[in-house]
Amino acid sequence: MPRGRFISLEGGEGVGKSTQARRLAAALQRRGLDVVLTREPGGSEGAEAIRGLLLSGAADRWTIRSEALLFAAARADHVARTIRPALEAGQWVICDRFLDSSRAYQGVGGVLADADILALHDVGSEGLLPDRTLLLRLPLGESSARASLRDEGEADRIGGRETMFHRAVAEAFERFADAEPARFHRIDADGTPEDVEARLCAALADWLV
Ligand SMILES: Nc1ncnc2c1ncn2[C@@H]1O[C@H](COP(=O)(O)OP(=O)(O)OP(=O)(O)O)[C@@H](O)[C@H]1O
Ligand SMILES: Cc1cn([C@H]2C[C@H](O)[C@@H](COP(=O)(O)O)O2)c(=O)[nH]c1=O
Repeated sequence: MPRGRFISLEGGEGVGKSTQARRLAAALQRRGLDVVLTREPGGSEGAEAIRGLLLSGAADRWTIRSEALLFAAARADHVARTIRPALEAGQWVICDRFLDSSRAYQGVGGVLADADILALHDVGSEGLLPDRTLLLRLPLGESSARASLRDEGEADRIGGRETMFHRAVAEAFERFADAEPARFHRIDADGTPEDVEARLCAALADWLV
C-alpha cells in the first residue's frame, strides 16, 4: 500500500481555511480518493480536549511556553492516532492548520525561537511534515472582516489578539513560504469559494493526473 499524501492548509484568521479544507476534501473524494479531513488543534479525542483548554478562558490563561507545549502535545496525539495511521493506510490527509501555525503564532512573541518549536515537534511528533502546505493569503482587513462577521464579535482566546499580532503572524507565514518553496504553495484566497477551490486543486495538479 503506497503511503497517502499529507496536505496542510495554513494562514491567518478568516482567510477561508476551514471552508476550503471541506471543499478540497469533497473535490478529492469526487476523484475517487480516500480522504481524511482533520484540524488543529484537535483531530483526535485527546487533542480535541486540549483544544478546549487552549482556545477558551482569559487571554493570560497560559504563558507562551505552556501554550506552545500544549499545542505540541495536542499535535503529538493527533499525529500518532489520526494522521500517521491514515497515511500508512494510503489515505490522503487534509489538515486545517498544522505545525506552521505553531511556528507563526507561538513564535512571533520573541519568547520562543523557531528552533524551539521545531524541537518540540521533533520530540512530540517525530518531526512529521506535510508533503504540501497550501498558504491562503488575503489582506488582513478582508480576513478580519470575514472572521468578525463569522464570530459576531466573539473571537476565541487567540483569534481575539490585537491586529499587530495577526500582522506578525501573516508575515511569519510569508517567511516560511520563502524558506521552503518546494513545500509551500501560496494561494490567493480572494474571490468566491469556487475560485479559491480551483486554485487549491491547481496547486495539487501534479498529483492528480
Ligand atoms: N471565498 C470566500 N468569500 C467570502 N467569504 C468566505 C469565503 N471563504 C470563506 N468565507 C467565510 O469567511 C468566514 C471565515 O472562513 P473560515 O472559517 O473558512 O476561515 P478560517 O481561515 O478557517 O478561519 P479561522 O482560522 O479563524 O478559523 C466564514 O464565515 C466563511 O463562510
Ligand atoms: C494549530 C495552532 C493554532 N493556533 C491558533 C490559531 C487560531 O487562533 C486557533 C485555532 O482556531 P481555528 O478557528 O481552528 O483556526 O488556534 C495556534 O496558535 N497555534 C497552533 O499551533
